[in-house]
Order: sequence, then C-alpha cells, then structure tokens
Amino acid sequence: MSGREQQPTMGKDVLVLTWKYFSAREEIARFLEERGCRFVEKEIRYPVDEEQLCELVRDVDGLVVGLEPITARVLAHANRLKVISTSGVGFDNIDVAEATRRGIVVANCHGANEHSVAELAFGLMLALARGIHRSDRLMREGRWEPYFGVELWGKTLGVIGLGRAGRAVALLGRGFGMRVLAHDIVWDTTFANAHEISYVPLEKLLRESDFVSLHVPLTPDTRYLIDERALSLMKPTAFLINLARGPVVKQSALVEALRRGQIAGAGLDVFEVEPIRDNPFVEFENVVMTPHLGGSTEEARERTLYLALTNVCNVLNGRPPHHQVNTDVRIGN
Ligand SMILES: NC(=O)C1=CN([C@@H]2O[C@H](COP(=O)(O)OP(=O)(O)OC[C@H]3O[C@@H](n4cnc5c(N)ncnc54)[C@H](O)[C@@H]3O)[C@@H](O)[C@H]2O)C=CC1
Ligand SMILES: O=CC(=O)O
Repeated sequence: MSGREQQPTMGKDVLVLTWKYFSAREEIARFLEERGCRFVEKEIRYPVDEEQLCELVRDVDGLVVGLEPITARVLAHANRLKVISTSGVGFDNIDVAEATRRGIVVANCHGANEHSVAELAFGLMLALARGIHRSDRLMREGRWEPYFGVELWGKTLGVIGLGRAGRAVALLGRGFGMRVLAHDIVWDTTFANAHEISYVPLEKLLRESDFVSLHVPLTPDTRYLIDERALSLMKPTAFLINLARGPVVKQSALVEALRRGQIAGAGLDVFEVEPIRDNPFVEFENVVMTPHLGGSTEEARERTLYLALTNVCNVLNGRPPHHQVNTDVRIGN
C-alpha cells in the first residue's frame, strides 16, 4: 500500500492493517462510507513492527488487524482509538487487558473460518497418513516409489479445544470413520453425545489418539500445553497437528521428539515465531508445513472481511459488534 492522500483527522477514521484485504480496498472504502466511516490510507511497511504501529495508530478511531502486535505501548499512542477488530478468531496478539483499561472495545470474527481450518487439518492429516508430500517430491525428481501409509478409518482422533474449529474437525473425523476423543475446559455434552464424541482428560487423549489436533486459543494456560511430558505420552505411531497457535507447542520439545522418533510426525500450520526463521523442521520427512494458512480460503476471507468491518462500524456507531472479546467495555462511551 502506498502512502498518498492525507485523510481528514477528525471523524470515524478506520485503518485496515490486514494484508489479505489489500485487493478489496475499494470495497472496504465503500462499506465504511455507507456506515459513516472513512477508510484511512497510510503507508504500511510489512512486516509491521511495534515502532511502526505506534505511528500508524495515531488519530484513528477504528482498527482492523491481522497478527500485528497491539501491545500496551502501541495502545498508549492510540489517542482516539475506540475499537480494534481482528480479521480472524485469535486475539492473542492484542493486549486485551490494556485495551479494556483504556475503554477500547476488542472484537473478533468468531465463526468465520472454522471449516477452512478443519479442512486444512484433514489436509495435513491425510498428507502425513499417506505420504502425499513425499511422493509428490519424489515424482518431481523422476522417482516412482511406493509408500505404504495408514488409513484414517478406525483410528482415534483427539481434539484439544472442542470449540468451533475443534467441532468442525471432530465432525469430519466422524465422517472419516474415526473414534473421536475431546478435551476442553467447557463441556458441551449435547453436541458430544449427538456425535458420539467422548470428553476425556488430556492425559488419556494423548495416550490413546492416533492423531492429536490442537484447536485451543493461546492463553497463559495453553502456552506450551504440548511440552516434553505431553509428547512423551503420545504413541510412537501418532501424529500431532497444530492449527491453533505456535506457542501452544514447545517447538524445541517437538523437534527433540521427532529426532527420537517419539511420535510419527507432525502437521504444522503455526509456529512459535512467524515467519519461521532457521526452520528446524526441514530435516524431517514426516513433517508437513503450511505458512499459517488455516483461515486462508476465499470464503473465510469474505466472511472475515465483512465481520471485521461490521465490528468496527457497529462500535463506532454505538452498536454491539458481531463478537466482543472484552464484554466489560461499554459501547458508546
Ligand atoms: N491457523 C489458523 O489460521 C487459525 C487458527 N485459529 C486458532 O484456533 C483457535 C480456536 O479457534 P475456534 O475454534 O474458532 O475458537 P473457539 O473459541 O470457538 O474455540 C476454542 C475452544 O478452546 C477451549 N479452550 C480454551 N482454553 C482451553 C484450555 N486451557 N484447555 C482446553 N480447551 C480450552 C474453549 O473452551 C473453546 O471450546 C483460535 O483462538 C486461534 O488461535 C483460528 C482460526 C484460524
Ligand atoms: O489465525 C487466524 C485466526 O483466525 O485466528
């Protein structure tokens, strides 16, 4: 995005940081205008660091963010900010406590991308189970070599975090003929009973699952949920799938577990530091990686674009957003 016209500094100015919406700038401007808001054009250099964010958030009323770090320091520079919306579900990049202290509403796009996430989770599971990624690479080298994989049918799928994405994964698992175990801090027994899904303690899930799929938010409780001990409980034939957030898995412990053959492989969409540098997983044939693509489909992009802009416009017009994270902040102050 190139910096050009200077926008008026008063009024309901909305800055959209999310790179995935660049091609929709005209549509965004129209959507905002119809709701009494203005699309602010500022020069943005990616990846956006804290320093640049401190400048970018000045004199804006609404903000749509991707994974940019909205820290206490950034919020201290946000002299007019009333609402921040994520362009996805996770909001671990935002200092919600500080936003709340400052009376800034934080909203997200809950329910907009779980099917995209679930389908990619199965993409990674199937690639690992059948060696699709290896075979593709070998054939590009002119080699024709059989690979004996395993079926998903009849296997046990362990879903950690049976929220929107976790449920979508669980339902696909049932469709593949899998036994599904779940672990969550909140139980929805009506859903679980209706689909023959069993809630179990984390330890049992890790011991019994052939595929462990992570769908928890990143919180102090879930940081390093999968560490050396958790990995040691998994079967040597089991695969770990992470489409939640990188730090839910202790990366060094996973690398060590893969080196020792403690688990059969991993499907990773998210990493402790993104973009990943000096990627330690390239040495493993039994790891399939994608660059944080869980919610990256045309359909999810459309839904999140609409919901993120609705979140911001609603709050700036004194109405509740699609989904408010810090419900203790009153709207319309
Ligand atoms: N890879 C990607 O592109 C994407 C990643 N995500 C990540 O996936 C996470 C989950 O997304 P949704 O399912 O849509 O959110 P959700 O809020 O519907 O589900 C999260 C579930 O995790 C459970 N949970 C929270 N803390 C827990 C804990 N300590 N132990 C066990 N369960 C716990 C909650 O009770 C809830 O059922 C997001 O927070 C985000 O970080 C979401 C969308 C796309
Ligand atoms: O990572 C994406 C999200 O929606 O959260």
